[in-house]
Amino acid sequence: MKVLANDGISKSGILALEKGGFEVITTKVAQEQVANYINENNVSVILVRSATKVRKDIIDACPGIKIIGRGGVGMDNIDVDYAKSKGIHVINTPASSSESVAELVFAHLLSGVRFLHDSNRNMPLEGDTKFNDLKKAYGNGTELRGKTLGIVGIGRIGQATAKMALGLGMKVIAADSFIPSVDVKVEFFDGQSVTTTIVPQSLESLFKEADFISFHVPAQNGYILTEKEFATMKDGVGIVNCARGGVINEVDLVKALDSGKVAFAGLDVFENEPTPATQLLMHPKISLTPHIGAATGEAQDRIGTELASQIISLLS
Ligand SMILES: O=C(O)[C@H](O)COP(=O)(O)O
Repeated sequence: MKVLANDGISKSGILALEKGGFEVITTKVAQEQVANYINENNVSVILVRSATKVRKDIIDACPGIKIIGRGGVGMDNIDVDYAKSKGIHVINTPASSSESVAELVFAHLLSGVRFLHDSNRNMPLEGDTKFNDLKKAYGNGTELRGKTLGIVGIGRIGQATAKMALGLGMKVIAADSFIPSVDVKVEFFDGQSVTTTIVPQSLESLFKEADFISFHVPAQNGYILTEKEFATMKDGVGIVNCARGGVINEVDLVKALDSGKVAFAGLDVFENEPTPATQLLMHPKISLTPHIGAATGEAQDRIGTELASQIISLLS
């Protein structure tokens, strides 16, 4: 049987699938050609990340598809319920990338509080002539230790983020509509561990109390963060979004950054992917990454092998 991994798959995933008797195709087929390609090549399994959309049109056009696999967490690019109604298995790998996303959150937070993103833009341009001016401009950093991190969505990725925050000596608060309480265990190399219970509170109180806010929620139908919510936050709050574009109203975010209400933002995801708004890309207070939360060798290895084992157990 043939597997089309249209947004790529790790070498370990390919090897595991081949060992299970599958042929893996890693050709990148253009979105509008996917259905034809699947039919012409008798593909049984289509694997995607966030780039390729598997909507009703492809599902209807490809009766030979047995599994749609998402290498990662968010299924917003797949018509999951419709596929299931047609008897197609829809799988993903919800646990594989939590640590990688959480680490990226801290890359943005640390960049934000010490201006790394802006310093990296300006040092190559002016670092030789204006070193001391730049030293002054970036010389009023903030420590994360002792500050309050508000985590919106305390599922797997939220918990991995909480663990790292606790390890850094931060206070962690959370808001979550579904999870009443979580025990977050921070384990150290010497075998010791500390468990902290986090009881989610209202979003409104989180916005008021947090020094930094990080989002870990699925794709939303409306914004969670607009002008109205920014107004309730502490002055100088830092915002990180490594979840989904559309969680934050980007126009309101830029206004809040320009007014100083928000000190910095770290964005991995955008309302318009793959063409984020220019005012975000050019903003000196925004640390930017191009949707790479899960893009580490370790996470992609786990994702590939997990997809392979699910496919083998479903189709063998
Ligand atoms: O939902 C996810 O798993 C992340 O957004 C990662 O997306 P990617 O696989 O396109 O990197």
